[in-house]
Amino acid sequence: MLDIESLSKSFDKGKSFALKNVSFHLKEGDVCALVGESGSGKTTLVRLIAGLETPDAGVIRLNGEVVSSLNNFVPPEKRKVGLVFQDYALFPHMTLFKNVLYGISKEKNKNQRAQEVLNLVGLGGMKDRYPHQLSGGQQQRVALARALAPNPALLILDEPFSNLDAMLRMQLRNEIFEIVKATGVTAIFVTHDTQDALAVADEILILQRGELIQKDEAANLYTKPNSIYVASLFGNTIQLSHELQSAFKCPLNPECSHAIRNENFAINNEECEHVTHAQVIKRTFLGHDTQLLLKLDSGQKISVLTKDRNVADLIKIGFNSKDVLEFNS
Ligand SMILES: Nc1ncnc2c1ncn2[C@@H]1O[C@H](COP(=O)(O)OP(=O)(O)OP(=O)(O)O)[C@@H](O)[C@H]1O
Repeated sequence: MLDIESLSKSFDKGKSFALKNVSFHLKEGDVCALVGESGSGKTTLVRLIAGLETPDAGVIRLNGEVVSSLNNFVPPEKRKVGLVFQDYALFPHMTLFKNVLYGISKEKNKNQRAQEVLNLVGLGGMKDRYPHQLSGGQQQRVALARALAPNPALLILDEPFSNLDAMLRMQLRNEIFEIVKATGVTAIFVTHDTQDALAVADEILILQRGELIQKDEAANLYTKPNSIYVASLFGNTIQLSHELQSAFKCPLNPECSHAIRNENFAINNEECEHVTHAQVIKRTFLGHDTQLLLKLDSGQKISVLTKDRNVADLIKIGFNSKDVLEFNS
């Protein structure tokens, strides 16, 4: 459905690359999330796919047709790519109905289609309202309806939840995910929030400094991250330096680097394979968890999370070999 081949983009004539040699494939109906820290190239990649930028190298194919390459460029309005941005981008002086109608004004059944997509996002009864009469979450659903109205081949949602508070965000991401899945449209969610990514995507693509460093199913990214960077995106992770390996009497392959997830440390569990004594030097209550800053017998400090609020000052802390993550770099 979407094929990206060796795509590169520089904004400074090749001195640095916003996107470097990125290749991947999405099948019809795939819902993927594009994750990476600020400046990693997420927006550049989706703008290239939508035709809002031209690449310096590489090819983009949509349903088999080359839409961007050094020799071909299909303009954005001919690509059948629907866009939803974080700031909704609705026309303030138009009703919801007219906002949705705008992108399909040349279609035969435009009124019926506009009503249909507004119904789909649960706002059919509010079609005569203006954007300022809606909440942020409702405005984002109108933006989604408008993007879906022309039946796009690909839907791109760029940080669609970032203007919303935490409760609304969770509710809206579930609603939007269900709408996207119900329509069967192939979709890319851009987000820097890994919780959003895990909640909405079948597959997650991780960008770092313009390079695609891992593409995998959400569960695999969590259990088999290919770098410490990816591991730490999906939860608190402690790097097992050589000093920590000696503290826990757990010598590991010196050619590789290693880490362990916070939740895989166990407190006062005699059955752990690698254990050391530690002193709790600070407790931070985080609601669901308590964060403990520990000073190990060997002198190093590590911080772990526990659900137990009554941990003594002197504890044993340990982990099992099976939970150690190993990376080739
Ligand atoms: N129009 C532009 N002109 C110059 N540099 C740009 C332009 N657009 C992006 N860049 C640069 O390209 C790199 C990637 O930016 P991009 O916006 O794609 O990252 P991002 O992952 O979407 O970041 P954020 O999460 O902050 O939006 C950054 O170094 C950015 O400064």
